[in-house]
Amino acid sequence: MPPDDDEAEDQQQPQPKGAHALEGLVVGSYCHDVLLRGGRVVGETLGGAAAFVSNVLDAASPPEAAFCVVSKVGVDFAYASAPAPARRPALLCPARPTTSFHARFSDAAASAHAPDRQLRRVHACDPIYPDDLPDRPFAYGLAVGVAGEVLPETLERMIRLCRAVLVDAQALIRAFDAEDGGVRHVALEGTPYARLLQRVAFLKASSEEAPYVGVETARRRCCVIVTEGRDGCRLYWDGGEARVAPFPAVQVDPTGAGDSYLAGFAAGLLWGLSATDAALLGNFFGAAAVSQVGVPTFHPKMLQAVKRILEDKAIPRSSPCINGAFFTFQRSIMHDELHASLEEAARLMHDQPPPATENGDGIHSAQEPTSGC
Ligand SMILES: Nc1ncnc2c1ncn2[C@@H]1O[C@H](COP(=O)(O)OP(=O)(O)OP(=O)(O)O)[C@@H](O)[C@H]1O
Ligand SMILES: O[C@H]1[C@H](O)[C@@H](O)[C@H](O)[C@@H](O)[C@H]1O
Repeated sequence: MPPDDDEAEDQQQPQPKGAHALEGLVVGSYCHDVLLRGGRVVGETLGGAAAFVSNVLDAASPPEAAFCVVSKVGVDFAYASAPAPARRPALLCPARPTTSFHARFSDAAASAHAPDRQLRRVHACDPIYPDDLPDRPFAYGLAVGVAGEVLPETLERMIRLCRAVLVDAQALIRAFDAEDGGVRHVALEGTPYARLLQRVAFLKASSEEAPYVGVETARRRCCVIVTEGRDGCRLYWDGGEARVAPFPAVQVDPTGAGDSYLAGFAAGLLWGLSATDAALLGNFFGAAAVSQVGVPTFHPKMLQAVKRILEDKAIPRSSPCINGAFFTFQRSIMHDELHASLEEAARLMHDQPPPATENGDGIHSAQEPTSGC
């Protein structure tokens, strides 16, 4: 879609030369997630944004859009032998354990915006340093740390390497209790990341994180997306905002909804959708994530249907949405139709049992991960 001079919502992005047309750089670690309910372990799953994001980018990106993951794990990493989404190798840190979280769920029914779990970081692998990133340009970057591993200088390097950077606020505003690893949030404005916001394209926060991001200030620097659980999401940019409707889901595990949302959203941009239309794809994959424990498996028929819809609805990908200078934020005239078609596709998820995989159903035997991207 050509940039429209009259639209205040369009925004300039840095443009390193020579980036592969649609190659992405995902920065954030894999982790081990232990799910607890009533003091009992009810699941041990592959986690970390690297896993959830890879899963959705693999599933939903246009065929020509490659991506590379920079993630760190210890020798104890339990999923190295698993198929996608852990098949992208991580950098091995022999001296550190793999990052791990305990997620404690309450039995009480949570409201759409209430915290649905208490998170504790049990182990933390090494941070990801600027030198860990490949020294080449990328069309887009996703800064998706879960345990403080994306350092300010690493985000700055991503901004230099990538034409457009999308950031998950959880990578920037999490603080960890020195004694028990309990996760709390700090105000973004007081962090070294704040000065980088104006060079970021999209910042995604959950409704729990939004007060710490300061939406009204942040939206003047970049487009802010607030995800609202089963209520879908809202986009705020300088001069406009939009609400994007959710997709129905029976939630069994909320873990990874935000990661899956962000990857779906990025895939939507790659297909040439406006930000508000791309948010539909975010909501779609967020809903899919909460419907399964751990990293979700997508039914091939559902994915085929989604790709067909995107091929049909997306504008030609030579458009400068993610790989050029401008983003278009407004919903398109086919927004409601796109929602209806995706809702139809979502039903195929339940058409027949999804194929068996090793994902998300327990910790697998440890194998040594290899080098990075
Ligand atoms: N129960 C649900 N029903 C339908 N869609 C959901 C549900 N929960 C989440 N989603 C989708 O996933 C998106 C992200 O969810 P949410 O706002 O809970 O993120 P989050 O708190 O960052 O998730 P997490 O930290 O667990 O990864 C929502 O915007 C919505 O599109
Ligand atoms: O695996 C999950 C997931 O990546 C979530 O997005 C993050 O909030 C959790 O910390 C992590 O344990």
